Amino acid sequence: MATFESLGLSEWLIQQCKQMGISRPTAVQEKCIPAILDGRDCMGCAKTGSGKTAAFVLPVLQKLSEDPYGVFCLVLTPTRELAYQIAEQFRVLGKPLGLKDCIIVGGMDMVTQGLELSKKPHVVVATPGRLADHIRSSDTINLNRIQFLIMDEADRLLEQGCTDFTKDLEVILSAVPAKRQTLLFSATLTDTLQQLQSIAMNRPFFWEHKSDVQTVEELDQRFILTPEKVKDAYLVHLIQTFQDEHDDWSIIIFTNTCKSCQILTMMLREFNFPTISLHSMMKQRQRFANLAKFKSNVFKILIATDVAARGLDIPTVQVVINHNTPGLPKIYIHRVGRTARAGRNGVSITLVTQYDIHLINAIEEQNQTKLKEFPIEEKEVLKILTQVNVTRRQCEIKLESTDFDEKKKINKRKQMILDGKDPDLEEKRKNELEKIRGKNKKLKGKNPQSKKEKKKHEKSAKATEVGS
Ligand SMILES: Nc1ncnc2c1ncn2[C@@H]1O[C@H](COP(=O)(O)OP(=O)(O)OP(=O)(O)O)[C@@H](O)[C@H]1O
Repeated sequence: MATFESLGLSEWLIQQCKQMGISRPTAVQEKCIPAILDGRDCMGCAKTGSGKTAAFVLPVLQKLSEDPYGVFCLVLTPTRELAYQIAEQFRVLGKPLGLKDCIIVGGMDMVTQGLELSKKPHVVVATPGRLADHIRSSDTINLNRIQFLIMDEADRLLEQGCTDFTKDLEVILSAVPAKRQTLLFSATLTDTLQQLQSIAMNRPFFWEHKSDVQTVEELDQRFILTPEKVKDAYLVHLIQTFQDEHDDWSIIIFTNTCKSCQILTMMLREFNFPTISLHSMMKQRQRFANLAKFKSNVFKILIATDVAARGLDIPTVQVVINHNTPGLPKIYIHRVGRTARAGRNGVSITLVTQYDIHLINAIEEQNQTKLKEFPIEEKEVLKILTQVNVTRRQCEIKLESTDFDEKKKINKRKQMILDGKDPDLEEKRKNELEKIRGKNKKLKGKNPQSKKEKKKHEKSAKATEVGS
């Protein structure tokens, strides 16, 4: 069995690890640390909670201790909370070095960040959007001597999801030197492997935890089949059950939109559950404050959008509930990976409605695991159904009376301006498109034979022709 010593790490780093309760390397650390110390680019794909962060932090700190100068390492990560978490690992493990780090994320003061950057920190941890803004707007930022470029959750950074980082990444990649070590890590790298290889061009060392199942063994994966209208009653009943039976457990509930996150938080609070939320429409300071309150167990229930799905490491989380079935197996893997970390046990429960069967099938297929049904006393759920639905409706009305939707519109307009689009023009285009769609629908109504039906008709006509 490997030790940190046998991987080539210095004694001071081994001592730092010990202080953090890390005594033996995990598999991803065992394989990737020597390659990184050897100067190679590295791509590491290992399950959630398997210690990927230390797999890059430790060798970078070792190299930094040998030759410290200027901005040495740049870490990119998709979310602001994750940036703080990674910076903290660098700070704790790098304490004997007097490590200077700097966190560059959106939602925080840009001038202060600019000042910090000009002080040449050893490590910069950033989300791509804000770092690209700094590079575009200032010529004092000098990243042209960095030794390490690290992309944590690398596949997410390259995906063109709801937040598209590709333009910002172009700006950043043109500001860093071509001669560097590039390290890419995630629990789900394989979809984006080719794109990643074009970033880590220096004969990358690739290590993947070989396993058909992408989730960890310690995770008990469950589902509850529920009609859409009864879903919230199931949720309330589930939380009540966990609170009654395990009052020290922390729970993360994932939902698909900021609005749903807000409504569920209001609703669960009406039932006196200690609930707090995390989503992208909140002010950044509030996001950090809420996460801190959840981490320190002041609040036991966190309701979040997928902004919390990746990377967050909160050991006390015993349960993950998917209030909506994730649309992609990959998102499911990251969400449920917020529990059962570093060898601990955990439970995930996905609420599956009549509309989600195909999604859950896809998750089971990709992950080569059958989810088991979570036993629940339906009678108990039906007892609270009316009360839950009325409470939810009251919360919806309350939220409608605030400026939540208005804020959403304003945020959308702001984002369009940042993307170089004219919000009024975009609105006009959208309206015109909707008009055209409406007209098409009307036409379809007049001509009931759909394209699909037409094709089917043509096919069967051909078949009769051949047969005859
Ligand atoms: N060698 C080790 N032994 C025991 N615990 C470890 C070891 N290395 C890291 N850990 C701990 O394991 C936990 C999970 O590590 P980390 O957050 O790096 O996981 P990850 O692989 O990046 O997960 P994710 O894919 O969800 O981001 C952390 O609390 C970390 O301190």
